[in-house]
Amino acid sequence: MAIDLHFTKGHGTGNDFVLFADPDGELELTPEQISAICDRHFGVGADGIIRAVRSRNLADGAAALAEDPDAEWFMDYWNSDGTVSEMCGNGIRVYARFLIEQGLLAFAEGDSVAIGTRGGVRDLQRSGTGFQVDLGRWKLDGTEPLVRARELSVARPGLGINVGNPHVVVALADEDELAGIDLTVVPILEPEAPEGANVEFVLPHEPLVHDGVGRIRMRVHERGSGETLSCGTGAVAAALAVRHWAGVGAPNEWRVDVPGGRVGVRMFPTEDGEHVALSGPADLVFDGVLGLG
Ligand SMILES: N[C@@H](CCC[C@H](N)C(=O)O)C(=O)O
Repeated sequence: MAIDLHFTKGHGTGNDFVLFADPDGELELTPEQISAICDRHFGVGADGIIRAVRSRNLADGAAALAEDPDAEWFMDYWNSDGTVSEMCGNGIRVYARFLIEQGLLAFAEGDSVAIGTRGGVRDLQRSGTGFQVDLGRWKLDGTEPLVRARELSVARPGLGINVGNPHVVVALADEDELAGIDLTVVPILEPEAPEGANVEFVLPHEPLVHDGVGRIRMRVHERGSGETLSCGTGAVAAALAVRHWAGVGAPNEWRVDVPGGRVGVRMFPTEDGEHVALSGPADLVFDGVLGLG
């Protein structure tokens, strides 16, 4: 049966998504439809797709509601190759903006809103013109794979970090390396990450810390999407890795510059251990209708 898919295109620092509302969970796209919609030549073009579905109407939503009964909405996130991910840091801010615009979520200044994801329930707050999301507890995943990327002279040690989804962070030596790596080709990890990984290549600003804020630049190759202009969870992993390498006295506030703009990262203590939060813009660009055969 042919259907019309009413969608909105949005982005967070250039990490772009096709979003659509399916509150009752009636429209599950196939991986083939997802990659066709995300195709930049033959489709709308996007790094991923986000379906807005009520947690109670999705199998994966049960765990979210068990964790927090207030998590009415679930972010059903798909990479552009049709694979799912547990979490998307830029996507969840754009998702909040989309729910508000659609009249599906009331979100007053000062409110905290719980959103279900496959990586757990995440709390959002408004922050300036954008949003801040608490990504919860993070962890070093215990891996330090060697990373090879095209145009990077030698393999470099990476640091595995999980912030709901898996990342490997690699430190670069200089501007030429940052500009020169070819991320049209998937970086090779040795040993391979069993679930795959998003790989961030980072370079500190000079000086690293200014006015108590750590400052880094980053490019990323995303699992399931290729090189993107930004990755929110990747920025968080990169800031955590650089703080880890910098050692005692390194700051808990970070500014991460990505090809598509700038996001903020903040680490803070809570009763259940250290949490990490991401802040940044969320923009909706246009609406459209797609005929799905
Ligand atoms: N761009 C996202 C991350 C999207 C998911 C990622 N590609 C994965 O497979 O884990 C972000 O902003 O965090």
